[in-house]
Amino acid sequence: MLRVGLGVDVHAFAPPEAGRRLILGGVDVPHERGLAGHSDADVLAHAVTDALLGAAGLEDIGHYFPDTDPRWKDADSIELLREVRRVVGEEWSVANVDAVLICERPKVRDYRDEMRRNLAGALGVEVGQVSVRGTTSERLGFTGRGEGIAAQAVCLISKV
Ligand SMILES: Nc1ccn([C@@H]2O[C@H](COP(=O)(O)O)[C@@H](O)[C@H]2O)c(=O)n1
Ligand SMILES: C[C@@]1(CO)OP(=O)(O)OP(=O)(O)OC[C@H]1O
Repeated sequence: MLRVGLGVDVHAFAPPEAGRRLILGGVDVPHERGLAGHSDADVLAHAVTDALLGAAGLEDIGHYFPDTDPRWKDADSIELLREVRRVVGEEWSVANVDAVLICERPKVRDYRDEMRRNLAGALGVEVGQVSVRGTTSERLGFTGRGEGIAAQAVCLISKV
């Protein structure tokens, strides 16, 4: 049996004085502002996590890691993805993940391969099974105005 899941996440940029780092797919991307969030605000890891949970027909990321729980304050979202992969169980294998980051800046192309490695490591799959790319929204909307970053991901799983 095959199942597909879709994950979508959005995080606003924090003001520069907040001193947040910009973490995308587990990569510390050099940028003047990081994203606001209870965790490390890794919008890409969150979208992939929800895509996997959706594919497995489980609850959403906020169910497993509530943003009211101090345990997840500044949490490493790649580790949360690793935990969700464990929850999904070995009866499912991950066929592939495809994910998109939507922002004008930073350009993510130089960091894509490291993001893919981090996501693949957490999922226990080969790097070739994970794709990541960036796109702008042609300066339209909140991403176009540089107010935040959006991410979307799909994940295909199959019953072992
Ligand atoms: N945050 C981003 C946005 C874009 N890219 C790269 O630029 C290409 C063109 O983007 P358009 O939105 O103008 O189509 C895109 O295909 C990416 O290679 C990026 O790396 N990071
Ligand atoms: C992982 C969590 C934990 O608080 O991260 P947040 O930074 O709150 O990010 P969000 O995508 O709003 O919700 C997911 C949360 O479960």
